[in-house]
Amino acid sequence: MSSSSYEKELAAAKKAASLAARLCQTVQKALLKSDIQSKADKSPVTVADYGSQAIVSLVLKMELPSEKFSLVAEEDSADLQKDESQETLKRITDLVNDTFSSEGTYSISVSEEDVLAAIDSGKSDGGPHGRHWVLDPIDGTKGFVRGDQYAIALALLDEGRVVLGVLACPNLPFTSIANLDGHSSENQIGCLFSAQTGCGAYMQLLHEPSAAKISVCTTENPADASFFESYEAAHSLHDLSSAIAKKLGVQAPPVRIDSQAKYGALARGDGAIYLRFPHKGYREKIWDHAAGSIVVTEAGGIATDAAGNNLDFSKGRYLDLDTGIIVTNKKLMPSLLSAVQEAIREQTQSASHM
Ligand SMILES: Nc1ncnc2c1ncn2[C@@H]1O[C@H](COP(=O)(O)O)[C@@H](O)[C@H]1OP(=O)(O)O
Ligand SMILES: [Mg+2]
Ligand SMILES: [Mg+2]
Ligand SMILES: [Mg+2]
Repeated sequence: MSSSSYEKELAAAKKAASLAARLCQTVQKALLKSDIQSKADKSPVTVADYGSQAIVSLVLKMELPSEKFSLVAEEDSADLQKDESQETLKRITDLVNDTFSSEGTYSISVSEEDVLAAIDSGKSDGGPHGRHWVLDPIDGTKGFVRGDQYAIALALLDEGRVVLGVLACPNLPFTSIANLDGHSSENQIGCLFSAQTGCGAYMQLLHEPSAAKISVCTTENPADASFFESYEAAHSLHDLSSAIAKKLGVQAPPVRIDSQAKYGALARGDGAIYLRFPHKGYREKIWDHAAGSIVVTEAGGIATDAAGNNLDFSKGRYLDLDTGIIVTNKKLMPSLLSAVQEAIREQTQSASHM
């Protein structure tokens, strides 16, 4: 395996995610109720989701002009094309231009049409062949709106495998959040995680150049382990996680934070386990796990579904998986997997006896 083959792409991804993070930080600071639109699925979509997606798409194209560009991204411009969205589109375009000019690397000015086109270049279906960028422009929208954790998550698939990933987490403290529920009095806030296949995982302060290698917590003893889960109970079954933690012998209460910041925090050892069990019928999307999973695996961890299968990013926009996603270090995985399967069996049995 050539370890330097994605160097250029990784550098471009870090630039793109950092610049998108600037835009998101600007918006989160100024967040007003009127920034939230309702999408068909009722999830709040802000000007920042669109702005972030446009910036990442524009930066990747400028940085890698000779590469064929395919992007699988969460948002599309359908709602923005509507008459009532004129004002929103203008605000997004201004935000994108203000972000470019305040950062200073690119002296460009984009039009509303450029913004729509940049957003809609994210309509690729991905799949097992060729290279595809995978983007969640704001992961953890609920956290973003609340003023809590969120991430800009960008990864590259090559022949169906994740080969690099970047997670910008603008509100994540630079030092451990173990036992802090995502908050801290620390004044250094904002992390950029990055990983390239075969080369390890790194973290740096967002907007600062020097990166340090990170690794997962290697405890084998569940009593010393703490676990992450969604802040939102609607996103993951908290009861099931607590049953699993109890079976394993985990003592600490769950650390609940939004977004793929959980993968970043786990990759640097703030906690040892991440449990995610969406409600029945929810289908996981590749942009919600691609970047996070390579950051964790390059830091020495593993991410699988509840049956122990590796996550397969080659099937298109969705992940096709059994029941849930579990992430931990290699030593804890076997006992975690048994606890997960036992807890799921018991839950199914008790449901069938009701
Ligand atoms: N009902 C749901 N169940 C599970 N995940 C969801 C649900 N609705 C949205 N999500 C997505 O889950 C991810 C965040 O979950 P969490 O913060 O709990 O880890 C986000 O990608 C969010 O989308 P989005 O990117 O639009 O925020
Ligand atoms: Mg969303
Ligand atoms: Mg998401
Ligand atoms: Mg999102």
